[in-house]
Amino acid sequence: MSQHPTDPAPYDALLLLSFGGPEGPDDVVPFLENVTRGRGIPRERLEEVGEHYYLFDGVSPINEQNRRLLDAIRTDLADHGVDLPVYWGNRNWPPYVTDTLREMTEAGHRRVLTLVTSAYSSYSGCRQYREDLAAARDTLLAEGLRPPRTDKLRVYYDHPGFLDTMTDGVLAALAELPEQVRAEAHLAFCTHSIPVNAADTSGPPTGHGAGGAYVAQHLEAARHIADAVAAATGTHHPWELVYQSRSGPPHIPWLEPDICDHLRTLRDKDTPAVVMVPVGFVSDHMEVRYDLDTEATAVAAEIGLPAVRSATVGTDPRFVAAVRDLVLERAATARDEHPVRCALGESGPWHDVCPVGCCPGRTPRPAAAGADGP
Ligand SMILES: CC1=C(CCC(=O)O)c2cc3nc(cc4[nH]c(cc5[nH]c(cc1n2)c(C)c5CCC(=O)O)c(CCC(=O)O)c4C)C(CCC(=O)O)=C3C
Ligand SMILES: [Fe+2]
Repeated sequence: MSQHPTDPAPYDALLLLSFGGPEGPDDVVPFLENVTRGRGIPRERLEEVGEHYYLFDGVSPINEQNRRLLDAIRTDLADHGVDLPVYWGNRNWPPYVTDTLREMTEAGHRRVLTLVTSAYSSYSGCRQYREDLAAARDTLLAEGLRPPRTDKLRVYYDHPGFLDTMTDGVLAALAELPEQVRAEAHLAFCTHSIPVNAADTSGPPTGHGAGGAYVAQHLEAARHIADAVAAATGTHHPWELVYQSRSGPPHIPWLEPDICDHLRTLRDKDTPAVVMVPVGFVSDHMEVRYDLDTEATAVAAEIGLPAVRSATVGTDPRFVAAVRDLVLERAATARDEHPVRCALGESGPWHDVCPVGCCPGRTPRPAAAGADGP
């Protein structure tokens, strides 16, 4: 897919930066404490989420997914003659990003490109990772080390390697539905709910407004996939963007409708079947395996609505090739070469460097890889 030269310079390493998850029952409480420190999550919500993890013996699927992605990216880069070591670090569980960045510093890396496991603009999916990078750099500086510069790849929800892979997943899911309900099946595009205020301020300050970049990007991805499905099947399936995994205190509004309420609404409208499309996520981690495959699937069964869940991109070779394309594109841009920047949908490729005020958090904190940070 990549038209770019295979030279990753000026970058000398790639960092896969993710959320992290527990590896066993004893890890669950400390993991949840890491995630929610200072974030005002009610105790009942934490106990409930803990139970989701215990259903899976305390093991989140996310770390294994990231190990596989790491392997797949390494193999793909090597197979295409791209000489770039790949590292992995997390926000909330080992390998912690600070330890990984220390290892990268000690290995002599000076300019690192970062791939985060979120495809969209939001505080949780973009700026918070940039804050993690800044905090890691500050820790290393305080240790007397000289950490590398850390840049971040642009949000990639509109890259063809992401959207085409999602589209094929929806086509495969539709094929799993009984033939008599397939043509009228509804597509429920699912993503993580976030506070309405965080959505409204997501993306660059100039684009803030109802739903912000977060909702706009998801709608664009969903519309593109729905259109591509229609082009492939000749059937225009009705669709909607819905939300899941709501957290936080009940008096603070979060994006709605929730997928479980949405399923009931579909049932009331005599919709014959639904495909849940996890467009907001890049792998089958807990929000997909529990919130969709367990909870929402149980609701669908209870109300007698045939439901299937389509695939996430995971380690699909087209997604892994998209990562290579994004890396080589960004390297070429850093060399002032004006490369082709692949993007489907209406907004075109997003910024490489987050502008000042992009996806603000509740408390201002230093963030790397933006116009306002190292
Ligand atoms: C936008 C978004 C993504 C998608 C982008 C991305 O992928 O980064 C995401 C991903 C994830 N969220 C995850 C887990 C959790 N998220 C929580 C809490 C929260 N998420 C939020 C947002 C997001 N979260 C928000 C606004 C909160 C409220 C607290 C706060 O403002 O920070 C909590 C606390 C308990 C709860 O309240 O649910 C947990 C345990 C896991 C790991 C899954 C696994 O273990 O496999 C993953 C990939
Ligand atoms: Fe989350």
